[in-house]
Amino acid sequence: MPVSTRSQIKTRPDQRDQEDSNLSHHMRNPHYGLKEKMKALTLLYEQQKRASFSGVTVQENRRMSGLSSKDERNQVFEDPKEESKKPHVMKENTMPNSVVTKTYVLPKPSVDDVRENVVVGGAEKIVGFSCPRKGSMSNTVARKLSMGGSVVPHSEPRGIGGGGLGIRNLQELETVSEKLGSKGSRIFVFVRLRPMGKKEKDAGSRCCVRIVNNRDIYLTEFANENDYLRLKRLRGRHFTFDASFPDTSTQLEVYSTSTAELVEAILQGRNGSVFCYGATGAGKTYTMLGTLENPGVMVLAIKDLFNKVRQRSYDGNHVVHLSYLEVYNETVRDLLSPGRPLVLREDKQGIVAAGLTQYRAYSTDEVMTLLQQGNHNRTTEPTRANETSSRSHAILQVVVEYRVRDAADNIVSRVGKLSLIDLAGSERAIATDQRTLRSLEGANINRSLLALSSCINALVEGKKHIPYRNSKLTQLLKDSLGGACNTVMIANISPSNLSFGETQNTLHWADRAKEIRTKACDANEEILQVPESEPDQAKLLLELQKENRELRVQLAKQQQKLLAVQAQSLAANSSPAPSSGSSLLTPPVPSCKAIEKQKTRPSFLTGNCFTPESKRKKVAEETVKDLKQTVKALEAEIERIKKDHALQIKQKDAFIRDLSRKGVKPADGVVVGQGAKRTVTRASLRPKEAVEGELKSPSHRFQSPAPAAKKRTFWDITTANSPSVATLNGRKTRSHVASEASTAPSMLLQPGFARQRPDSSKR
Ligand SMILES: Nc1ncnc2c1ncn2[C@@H]1O[C@H](COP(=O)(O)OP(=O)(O)OP(=O)(O)O)[C@@H](O)[C@H]1O
Repeated sequence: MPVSTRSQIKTRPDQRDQEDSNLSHHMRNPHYGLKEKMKALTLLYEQQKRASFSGVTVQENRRMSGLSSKDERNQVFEDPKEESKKPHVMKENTMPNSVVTKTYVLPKPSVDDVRENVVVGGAEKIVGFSCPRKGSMSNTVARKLSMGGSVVPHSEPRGIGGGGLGIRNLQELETVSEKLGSKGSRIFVFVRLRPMGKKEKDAGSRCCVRIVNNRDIYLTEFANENDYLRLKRLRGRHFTFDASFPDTSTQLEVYSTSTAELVEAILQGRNGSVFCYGATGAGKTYTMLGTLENPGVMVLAIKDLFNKVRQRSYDGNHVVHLSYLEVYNETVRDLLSPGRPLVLREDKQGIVAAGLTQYRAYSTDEVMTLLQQGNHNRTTEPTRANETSSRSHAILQVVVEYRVRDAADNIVSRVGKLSLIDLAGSERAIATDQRTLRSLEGANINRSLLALSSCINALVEGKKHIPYRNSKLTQLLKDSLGGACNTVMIANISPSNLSFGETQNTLHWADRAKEIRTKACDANEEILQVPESEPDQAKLLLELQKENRELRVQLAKQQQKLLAVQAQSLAANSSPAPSSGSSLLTPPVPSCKAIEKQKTRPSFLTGNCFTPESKRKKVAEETVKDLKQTVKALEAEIERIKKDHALQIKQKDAFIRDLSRKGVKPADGVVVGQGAKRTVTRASLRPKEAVEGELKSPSHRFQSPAPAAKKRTFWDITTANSPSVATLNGRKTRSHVASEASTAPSMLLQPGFARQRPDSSKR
């Protein structure tokens, strides 16, 4: 990534005059500075002595961090005892091997000076913890503190009305909240330097960052003394931000300077975002979450929010909702109820994660529990650079809704949304790990951060198309970067020269982010008018009654439909199973009567909204099973009948052959043997009704032939006046028609006679 950015700063003329006079004074008296220094040191020594007895009051500390007494009540401060234990020594960011390395002891400043957050010493202006008066830093000091790099005079801070959110004086602080969101704004950028880590110290690393005025940052590159080529190219770099926090700054100072105003704005219905950006191990998670002893911005913001809500809303008109998600390997996951990845959708409110759990929170403790639970679910892994490296971007979102009736009895609704974002660290693969999963995570982290930098570039350059869609992270940050939102970026950096590249990169992007202009952040306020006049109320009442009636009619219709469905399912369920012989011949079709009966009978399902699908399925399965059984039984019956018939035919054939051999004359109408001219088929011997009946219905078809015709005996066949023959003669059968010509009834009008086919073919 290109590295540039040296802020273009001009020295003000009045400043220049003052510096010139200082310079001339110094030139006249060479011991002037030394004497003044001695004086100041003596004074400071006494001050320190006094301070060590009395301790520094919490009030002073708070005032120094720019909080009003009103805010103090709302804030959750660290233990005052702990505060008082801290030495009243301002150690400026020490720089081994740098031109100047100093430790200043702060004199007890006058109240006015504390209010201005500037401590003015004698010859040298000794800068207190907080930001200095605008343009108060002299060039002399700047020159002395510069680290061999080019002399960069103090710059006029950019931002709303020429100032950022960095605390300069209380008056400014008071107006910041008014400024927030009034017109189009910009992203406010803060930088936090973390203390040197043990590992870094052990590795012999040197501090390459110096913070001046709590706003200017000087970055030095170190090189081997023998590396002449490199030494030539070494340059100091300078950046200016809204505020810069040295390694000694507390969590509370960071919170009150960067985020407290945003929390206030949320309660007024404005949106706000705070995100930490930086290399891996630079202190992002520490700043956002912190530890149990030193809670970070997220925790302090929630505590502060609930305190403020409690103070303002005695009637419980504030509703706080909370959600917590992470973007891990380009998937969005709910940290409060982990499950399947969430899908991002864009709607009227902006980008939302569909299905994200929104918890209604009633107290700080509850939120803390949720936050702990969420962090437990967050993906962290040890890497070479950081023992507990966050492998995902985490976003905590707090929505505060306020509803109240105003003087005119209208309902006023205000909704503010605060997003607190802990980004995963930008990293080099070698800095973390080269194992597959870690490097894949690293690649995804870098991809999303690259997408973020592309968006920053596009926004700064005022391009029409901003590539938010390049990653899930930028989609989620769309509102924060380019929407109507008060946005704060906290860039975290390491002091170690071993991380020089990462630090330079972070500062470069932080510097660029300062130039992003956000849309005007107006309060999300809605006023719902309630009709006051009586006629209006009467009209409303009538409308509601009408609507009520219509709904009742709809309900009745739905209930009727429901009853019908229930009755059908019950009828299907209770149809009898075909087990007996009679049922074998009757298919299990539910009768209409049964259905009617079911309808009138009170159903056990009444009151339920639906008949279970599984039940209907079960009934249908049972019916199919019964039918299959019926079919099987019928097939068996058919087989049996076939066998009977075949046996009878065999017997009769044998009998006829016997008779013909013995020379017995057959019955009338049928000529046996040589004289036989006509053939009568077996089918033609069946009575006509029986044949028709066979086709009438399946039940007839499968009826046993036994009851239809009495089983014939030998005598039935042989005797001409046998009842069966008579019956046959009395009817007009096909065989009968065929035998009309013959005078005598044939004995061959018997089933099975078709077997004589070979003879008949001779006709
Ligand atoms: N201001 C600070 N004061 C004291 N310790 C700090 C500070 N900032 C960071 N640390 C310590 O430095 C270590 C790394 O910090 P942290 O885990 O916050 O880094 P990170 O930027 O979140 O890294 P990653 O991106 O890998 O998650 C931690 O042990 C943390 O306690």
